[in-house]
Amino acid sequence: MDEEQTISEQDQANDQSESLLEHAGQTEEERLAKRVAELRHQIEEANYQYHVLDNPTLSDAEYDQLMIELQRIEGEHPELVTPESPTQRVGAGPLQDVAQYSHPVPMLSLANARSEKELYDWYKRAQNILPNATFTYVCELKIDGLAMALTYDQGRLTMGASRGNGLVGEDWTPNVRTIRSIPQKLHDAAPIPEKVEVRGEIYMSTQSFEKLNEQMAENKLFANPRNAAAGSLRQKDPRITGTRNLDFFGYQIGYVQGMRIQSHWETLQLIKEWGFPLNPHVQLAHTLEEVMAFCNKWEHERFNLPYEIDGVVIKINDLAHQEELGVVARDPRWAIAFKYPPIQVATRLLDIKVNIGRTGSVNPWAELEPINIRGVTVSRASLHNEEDIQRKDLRVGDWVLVQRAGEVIPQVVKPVMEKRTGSEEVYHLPENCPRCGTAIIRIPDQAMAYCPNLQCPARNFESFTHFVSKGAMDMDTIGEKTCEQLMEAGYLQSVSDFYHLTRDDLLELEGIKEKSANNMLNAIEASKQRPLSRLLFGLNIRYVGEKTAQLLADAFGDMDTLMAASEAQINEVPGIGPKIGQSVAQWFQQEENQALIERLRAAGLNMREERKHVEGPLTGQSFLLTGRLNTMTRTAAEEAIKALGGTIASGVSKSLSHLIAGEDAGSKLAKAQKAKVPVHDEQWLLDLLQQYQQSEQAVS
Ligand SMILES: NC(=O)c1ccc[n+]([C@@H]2O[C@H](COP(=O)([O-])OP(=O)(O)OC[C@H]3O[C@@H](n4cnc5c(N)ncnc54)[C@H](O)[C@@H]3O)[C@@H](O)[C@H]2O)c1
Ligand SMILES: [Zn+2]
Repeated sequence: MDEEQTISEQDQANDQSESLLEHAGQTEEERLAKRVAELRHQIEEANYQYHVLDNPTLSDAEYDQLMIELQRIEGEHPELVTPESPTQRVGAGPLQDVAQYSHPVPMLSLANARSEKELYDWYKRAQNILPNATFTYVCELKIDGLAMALTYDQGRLTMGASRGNGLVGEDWTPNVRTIRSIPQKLHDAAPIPEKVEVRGEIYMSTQSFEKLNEQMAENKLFANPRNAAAGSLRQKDPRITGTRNLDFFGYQIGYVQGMRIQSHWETLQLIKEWGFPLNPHVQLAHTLEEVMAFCNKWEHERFNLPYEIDGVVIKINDLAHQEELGVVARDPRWAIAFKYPPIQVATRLLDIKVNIGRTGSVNPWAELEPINIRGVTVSRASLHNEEDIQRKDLRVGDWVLVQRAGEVIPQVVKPVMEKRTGSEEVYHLPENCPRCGTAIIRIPDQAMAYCPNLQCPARNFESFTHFVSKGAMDMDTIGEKTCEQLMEAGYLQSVSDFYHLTRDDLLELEGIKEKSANNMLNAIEASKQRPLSRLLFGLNIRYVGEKTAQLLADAFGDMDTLMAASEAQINEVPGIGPKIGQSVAQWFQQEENQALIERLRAAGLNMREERKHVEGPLTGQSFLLTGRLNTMTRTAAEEAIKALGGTIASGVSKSLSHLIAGEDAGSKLAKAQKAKVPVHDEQWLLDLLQQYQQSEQAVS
């Protein structure tokens, strides 16, 4: 893996997760509301990276910690819960460009238990709701892959959809058809229903995962088999999916027409008889002790499995019980995931080194005595920043505990104090950039250190490869090697230099022929059309990840408006915290950066964002405002409607959903009355907006 890049990204994400809230003068409520907003932003960004881009920037343990904190605060302050909170929703929305599929029955997530006590608490809650019920349980391995809903009409596969945000997923039918263990036609060992949706997990075996990573480019490695499975399924070209050795286990029926099923156990037998692979290690349990024994057994035996599991799923067997227990937020009450702790192994911390990230961040990493953790040899680990090293009291020469929580990038947890001899050395970050020699700077209140030299070769290399990467300007034919060659040849000092490269410049580079030179020039040309959000993401502005770039582009619409915005205006954008706002405003204040934008503009780059349609409670409804409003401007009213998913019509037509008539409304009102369009007054609109905005206001 391109560890340098991944580590620097991880640091950024981590850096964002620091509490920004130690401002004096805030009330406790303000502080909490702010923290909640911040946690949601971080979790959503992580969800997007993980579920949409298949490229996690946090470790699962870090992610889970953010989620647990948010759940805890919301649990203690139910008034802060909103329907949009990630605690109420599954995963992330669907990938753009891919057909969406609305799930007839939502695809839920699972609540977690991390100890015997939490498992018992889950049982207690269910028993309290159904005091007279005697439960039996089905125990299943929790395969680490991605959930799929497969629809069969008259026994034939007609739809394969991913979970997405639980309500809307992505239609991957052609790709799903390439997976050999998924039947195109149901076997008739059991009666074939008119229509049925079978759910299960698409996964990649550990062996296929390792083979795949051997073939992948250094910077395109998959973090774990789950990401590899998701990334392999979600390919534009289904033939690529077909080469990836994906596999499937069925474990649920979403819905079925014309058939009665009594228990989950019966479901599993049906799934098997219809020809789906059923995981052989399912077990029926009659007591919680039996459930616990199953969990304990697999905590150790899981390493002998040919695929990765991250826990056990326990489901209450009787479907009538399931129905009565129902769903809370995004989790069914009748099921729970018992999650295993990450695996920790001790090894020696040989040295601490640093690399320079794309925004100049100085990222320390641990050089470890190579050790095998679950079949993967580990010799490096991320260390985030100097403060983190000191807080954990890690010293060079220490024995340390290293953990892999499903990711390839391991973490150093803590030193093994009992093994300390006294010869270990306390670590300090170097005073100067190891690559360009510039004095490293620290920004007060920030844990991170930076090489401030905008010409630092290490920093430049990272920033160039980032600029051309898929999520940014997407010049897919220009890779790391070409960036390196271009830098060496002196052609690349700034990202704007990409736009002045000529065919002759490229042909000078070793190994580049006419055809690849043309491909590169085409990719550079095509990149000029990318929307503002991608350009902002590509510019290497500290703390501006993909999601933040999107928020900025959506809020300001074009580069000039963003550049003219004050720090306070940037801070007002929902989802953007003060630290990000400050970083963005400062970036645009720097003359070098203003000059860069002008060079990019002169090269013909697009600097606008087409406003995308927002999904919300008013989606599908069109509004037209006429006359004078008393409590707000028309623009503000229109923005509020759009923010809730509604659209603003340009004139009266039969398809208009609502006309809002203010004072002295004229011809439009008459026209609307004639076309029998519903007409409302300002108060009606205010009530409507207020009804949907209330939950938002609780946090802002
Ligand atoms: N590292 C990150 O940045 C990041 C971001 C988002 C999520 N995550 C990880 O993902 C987890 C949350 O993801 P989630 O919402 O998919 O929940 P989950 O993965 O904990 O549980 C739900 C999923 O389990 C799967 N599953 C496997 N076997 C199953 C079985 N037998 N029966 C039913 N379901 C089965 C299904 O795909 C289902 O959707 C977090 O705990 C975190 O570890 C990490
Ligand atoms: Zn430097």
